[in-house]
Amino acid sequence: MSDAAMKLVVVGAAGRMGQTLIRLIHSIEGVTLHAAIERPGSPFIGKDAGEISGLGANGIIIGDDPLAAFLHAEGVLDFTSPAGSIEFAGLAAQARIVHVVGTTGCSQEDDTKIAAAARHARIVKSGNMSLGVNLLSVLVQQAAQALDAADWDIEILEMHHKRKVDAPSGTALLLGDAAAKGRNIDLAAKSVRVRDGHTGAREAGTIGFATLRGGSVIGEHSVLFAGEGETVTLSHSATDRSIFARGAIKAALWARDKKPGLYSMLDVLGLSSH
Ligand SMILES: NC(=O)C1=CN([C@@H]2O[C@H](COP(=O)(O)OP(=O)(O)OC[C@H]3O[C@@H](n4cnc5c(N)ncnc54)[C@H](OP(=O)(O)O)[C@@H]3O)[C@@H](O)[C@H]2O)C=CC1
Ligand SMILES: O=C(O)C1=N[C@H](C(=O)O)C[C@H](O)C1
Repeated sequence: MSDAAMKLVVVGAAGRMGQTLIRLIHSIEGVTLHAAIERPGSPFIGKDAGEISGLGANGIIIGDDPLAAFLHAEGVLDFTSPAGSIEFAGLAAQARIVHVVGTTGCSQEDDTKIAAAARHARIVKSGNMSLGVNLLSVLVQQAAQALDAADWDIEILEMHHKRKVDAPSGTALLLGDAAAKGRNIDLAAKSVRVRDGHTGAREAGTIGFATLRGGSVIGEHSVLFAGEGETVTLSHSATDRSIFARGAIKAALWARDKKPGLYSMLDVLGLSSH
C-alpha cells in the first residue's frame, strides 16, 4: 500500500456532512482533499471548498464534473441522495476506486445498482458510520437473540433534525436489521413502520418503528425491548457530525487495499460476525 496521503473526493461538498468531511480531512493524517463536487447548477459551484466549510480558503474549487474528479483520485466520500449515490457508484466502478456511501433512504432497487457497481469498486455502505452505533447494533442483535419473541416486543425510536428527508432513518433500519438477525426473521416481512387509527393489538414478533423530526437534533436512536413489567432500552446519542465523518474516512483508508466488493462498517471496525 502507498505511504502517500489517500486522495479523496467529497461529493455533496456543501451539505451538512460534506462540510464536516472537508474540515475533518484537513485535520486527519493520511488523507488529502483532492476535489469537491456539487450538482450542476448548484450555487456553490466555483466557490472555495475550504471557505464553504469554515476552514478558510484551501484552493479546492467546488466543481460539477465527478468523472474528471474521480480519474486521479483514490476514494469518494458520499453523503448525498440515492440518485446521486447510484451515479457516483457507477463512476467509482469505472475509475476502480473506493466509494464510501453514507447516503440513506435507498430503495432495494437502488441497493441492487450499488451492489452491481461493487463488482469493480470497493464500496463501503452503512446507514451509520459511527463506532458507537455499530457497536450498538452488535448489542441489539445479542439482546434480540437472548430475549424470547413471545415475551419481549422490539420497538425502535429515532429523532432527527427537521431537514431530514427520509424515514425511518438509515440507522433505525440498520438496528432493525440487527434485531431481525438476532431473531432469525426477515425484517421486511416483520416490520411495522407506521401506526395510525384503530390498529388493533400489537402482533407478537414484529419490530415497530417510530419517527420524530424537529429542530437541530443530529441523531437519537433507542431500541426498546418491552416485556411484562420491565423494559430494556439500548440507545445512542450523536452530538457531533464528526463521528460519521471520522468513520467514513476510516472506511476509505481501510478499503484502500481491499478487493472490489460491497462492505459494511462492521467489516471496517472488525465487528462483523461472518
Ligand atoms: N451514514 C451516516 O453515518 C450518515 C448518513 N447521512 C445521510 O447522508 C445524506 C446527506 O445528509 P446531509 O449532509 O445532512 O444532507 P444535506 O442536504 O445537507 O447535503 C447533501 C448534499 O448533497 C448534494 N447532492 C444531492 N444529490 C446530489 C447529486 N446527485 N450530485 C451532487 N450533489 C448532490 C446536495 O445538493 P442539493 O442541496 O443541491 O440537493 C447537498 O449539498 C442523507 O441521506 C443522510 O441521511 C447523514 C449523516 C450520517
Ligand atoms: O440525516 C441525518 O442527519 C442522519 N442520517 C443517518 C440516518 O439516516 O440514520 C445517520 C445519522 O443518524 C444522521
